Amino acid sequence: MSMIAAFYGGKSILITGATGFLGKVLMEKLFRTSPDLKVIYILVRPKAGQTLQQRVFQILNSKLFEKVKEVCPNVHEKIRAIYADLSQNDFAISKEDMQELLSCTNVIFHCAATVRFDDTLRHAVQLNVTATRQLLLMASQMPKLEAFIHISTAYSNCNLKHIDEVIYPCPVEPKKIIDSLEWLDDAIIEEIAPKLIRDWPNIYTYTKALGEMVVQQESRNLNIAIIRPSIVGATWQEPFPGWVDNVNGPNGLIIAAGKGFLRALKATPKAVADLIPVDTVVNLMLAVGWYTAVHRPKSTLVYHSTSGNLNPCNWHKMGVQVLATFEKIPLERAFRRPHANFTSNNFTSQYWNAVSHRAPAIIYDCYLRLTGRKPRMTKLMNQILRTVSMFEYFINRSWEWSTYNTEMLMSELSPEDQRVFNFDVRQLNWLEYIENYVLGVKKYLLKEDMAGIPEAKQHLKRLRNIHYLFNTALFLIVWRLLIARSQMARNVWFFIVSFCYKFLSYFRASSTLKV
Ligand SMILES: CCCCCCCCCCCCCCCC(=O)SCCNC(=O)CCNC(=O)[C@H](O)C(C)(C)COP(=O)(O)OP(=O)(O)OC[C@H]1O[C@@H](n2cnc3c(N)ncnc32)[C@H](O)[C@@H]1OP(=O)(O)O
Ligand SMILES: NC(=O)C1=CN([C@@H]2O[C@H](COP(=O)(O)OP(=O)(O)OC[C@H]3O[C@@H](n4cnc5c(N)ncnc54)[C@H](OP(=O)(O)O)[C@@H]3O)[C@@H](O)[C@H]2O)C=CC1
Repeated sequence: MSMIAAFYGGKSILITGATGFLGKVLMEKLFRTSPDLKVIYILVRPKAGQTLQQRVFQILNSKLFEKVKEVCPNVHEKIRAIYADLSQNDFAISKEDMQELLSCTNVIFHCAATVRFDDTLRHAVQLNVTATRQLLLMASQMPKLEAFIHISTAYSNCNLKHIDEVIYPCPVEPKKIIDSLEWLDDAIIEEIAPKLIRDWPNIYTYTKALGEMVVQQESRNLNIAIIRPSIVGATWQEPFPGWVDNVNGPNGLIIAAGKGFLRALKATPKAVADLIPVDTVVNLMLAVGWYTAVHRPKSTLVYHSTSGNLNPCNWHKMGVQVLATFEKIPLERAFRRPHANFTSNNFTSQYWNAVSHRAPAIIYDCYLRLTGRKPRMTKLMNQILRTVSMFEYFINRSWEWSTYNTEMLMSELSPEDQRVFNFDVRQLNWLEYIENYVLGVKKYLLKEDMAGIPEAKQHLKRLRNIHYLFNTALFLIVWRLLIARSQMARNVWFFIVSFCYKFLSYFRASSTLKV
């Protein structure tokens, strides 16, 4: 019998960010392994014209939840969506809902955040710092609360090279920043933001570091733990391999590579690609929730959910496997054949951007204009290159994350729990994982039918022929221009032609002699 699964039985669990990538996988696993849990409260806001109920309905009826429905047929009754906007005071939760949350919650998983790298400082602080403080305040009024699990990121201290499982202080106190945002206007905030974030690469990682400090300062006598995942990728094993549902992190770039938009990347091939499957993170979260509630560690423990120091993979290996998978299982209607040049050199990267990205986009837009259609490729290419530039910091560096607490927890689990809540990333086979990941992007994110693979392969063949034709035509044009303008080019041309002629004559003469 799994002790962790039994622990969540009969519990009321509060999840923020349950509609996000991590939150959905967390709910799925909870319902599947502890179908006798009492209720999962989720704090949700209406979005994209959908009510809370419509959002929940959509999640529960997705492929991700197919297995849940078998083991927990009344899952609809066990999920309670509460209207909340985490950027508002008191989260805009009604009095009755708040009362219920305060009196019933046993465990909190705080996943909600803005993960945009370029969010405004005001919004990122509101969500990643102030909302965390507000939730801690709520938690302190929950008499039945047993554990509060805060999800941060392994990159919250990416200004350091070696990162331990401890909370590092930030140069400016979070409280001072929260207070000053109340009276400063937006223009001034954006002006001081670069000075505040100093050597952090973006507002996201900086505000996640502030969020951790808030957890440390406002923990009171709560049982708290912090989990720091690195780059969260598609599912490894559960509920099935390769599930993914947004374009964040590597997902968007995998699509861009598969569609042939992105053919070169400023990345250090040997730098560690610290990906961690989302189901591994979720298993660790549930194990940490159990351990924090049952063993009540004296201080707030930090757990790294990373792969680099236990089972490293680098960007070169990842890139090669992504492309190898696209050879076998291409995406439909690719713009160009998938290809990836990794370079860490600035000049080469600029060159590839001009030749391999911007030029084809401009040529294609000219073609669209000439055929009376609206040009769109340059805009899309600019968007992709902007995203890539934001990721460059992360794909050109390696970090060392210590994992003492994570390994300690692994050793505390019973063999059954180690199996059901497996977060031992040493068992991961990268080549198999990346192949399933790419397949998952095609199936679950792009919703492409596997029956379309022969046609997609045919399309790639056509693209290859167009590529050869284009290159030959370009070569001939350039050469013709050179010959017309330069004596030296003419001399080279005549030398090559006479050399070929002599070679052919010799070849013909020697074959006549043999006869
Ligand atoms: C060959 C092998 C490759 C391997 C390649 C590995 C890469 C390895 C990355 C490491 C990454 C480390 C990450 C640290 C780990 C965390 O802790 S962070 C958690 C992950 N967070 C993120 O990934 C957030 C990053 N994204 C952003 O900050 C914003 O989306 C961006 C990049 C600033 C773009 O902002 P924007 O220009 O305002 O665009 P946005 O409105 O978001 O979207 C515009 C359009 O672009 C699309 N789009 C948005 N993002 C993307 C994207 N990433 N890609 C494509 N399309 C996108 C949207 O779907 C949207 O489409 P439409 O709806 O218009 O059709
Ligand atoms: N993905 C990754 O690679 C990594 C993620 N993390 C951390 O994991 C956690 C989850 O990330 P992930 O699932 O990928 O992110 P997502 O962007 O997929 O999910 C974010 C969640 O937060 C919710 N949210 C955002 N703003 C509000 C708001 N104002 N009110 C209520 N809810 C809000 C979103 O709700 P809605 O659906 O309404 O937008 C969504 O449910 C975050 O804390 C992130 O920092 C850490 C390392 C890596």
